[in-house]
Amino acid sequence: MSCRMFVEIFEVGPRDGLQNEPRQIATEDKIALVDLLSTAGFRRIEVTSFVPAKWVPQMADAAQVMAGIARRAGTAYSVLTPNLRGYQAARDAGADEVAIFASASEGFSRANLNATIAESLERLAPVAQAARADGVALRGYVSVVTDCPFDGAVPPQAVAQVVAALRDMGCHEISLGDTIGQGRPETVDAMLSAVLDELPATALAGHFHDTAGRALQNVEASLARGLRVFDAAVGGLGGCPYAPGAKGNVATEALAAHLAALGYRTDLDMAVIARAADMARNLRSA
Ligand SMILES: CC(=O)SCCNC(=O)CCNC(=O)[C@H](O)C(C)(C)COP(=O)(O)OP(=O)(O)OC[C@H]1O[C@@H](n2cnc3c(N)ncnc32)[C@H](O)[C@@H]1OP(=O)(O)O
Ligand SMILES: CC(=O)CC(=O)O
Repeated sequence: MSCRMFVEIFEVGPRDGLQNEPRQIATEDKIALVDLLSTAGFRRIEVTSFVPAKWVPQMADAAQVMAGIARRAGTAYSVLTPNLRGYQAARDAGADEVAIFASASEGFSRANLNATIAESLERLAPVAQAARADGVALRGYVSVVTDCPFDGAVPPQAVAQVVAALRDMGCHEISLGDTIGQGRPETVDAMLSAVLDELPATALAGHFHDTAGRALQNVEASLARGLRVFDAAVGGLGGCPYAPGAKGNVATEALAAHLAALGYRTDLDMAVIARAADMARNLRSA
């Protein structure tokens, strides 16, 4: 066992990576991608989302994907849930972890969730309550933590307020999303400075899209603040249907290599990751 410090890469490719693909990807291809990723050694994989098909058509087969995957001991299978109906479907599908998501800006909240921030938090409260009652692990996301495609620069304090609300609902971890990939190490650092007043780094994750090519720099800024969990998507897949211009998540293979160069271990099988990245890219271009 290496004595290098461990950093978890939370694989979001099957959900965040694929959700924006215009061509409907076959359910069996999604299952094959998750099954391959399961052999790479991830502690957690975000498989799909239980959202209305009219909002995100690519995720319409969430229940079938969850039913079809071969679960591996040691990997938890996580899904995104926007409301109680989505949570109930996720629970019925046997999700190990559910993620609720809110926005730090009103403009993105309206576009992505059809609600104000306050309304969206009100809608998420019963989801959190149900997850706690059922003993299902609850993750939180805050989107647009530095820049919003509608409202511009996002004040760090606005992010901290939503983080505090999700913490109070019982999220064991909150992932901070640079949804449109416009964050810079300085803006990420300022945002983290405010957020860390509410939650320790051990309960935070970084979620950086690579639109402007700064995702790895933003990961480094977050490592310096103590974060040790980062979301990534094999092949750099991704984008958000409700964030104009948003590109893919930082690529899992690039992040793992970068972390290794910085002296961290991820315990992932890089040969499998390379195959999964190829598979993901082929799904996109097929
Ligand atoms: C940054 C990111 O990448 S975040 C992930 C990407 N973005 C998303 O997934 C979008 C998430 N947003 C949403 O899911 C939606 O905005 C919601 C559900 C939160 C709110 O949308 P609204 O249209 O206001 O919800 P509303 O409750 O009116 O339901 C709309 C329809 O969806 C159905 N519906 C609601 N929730 C769900 C669900 N979880 N699963 C399936 N269908 C659902 C309703 O029955 C209704 O159906 P109808 O039109 O046939 O009557
Ligand atoms: C929910 C997410 O996918 C996070 C983000 O990019 O805002």
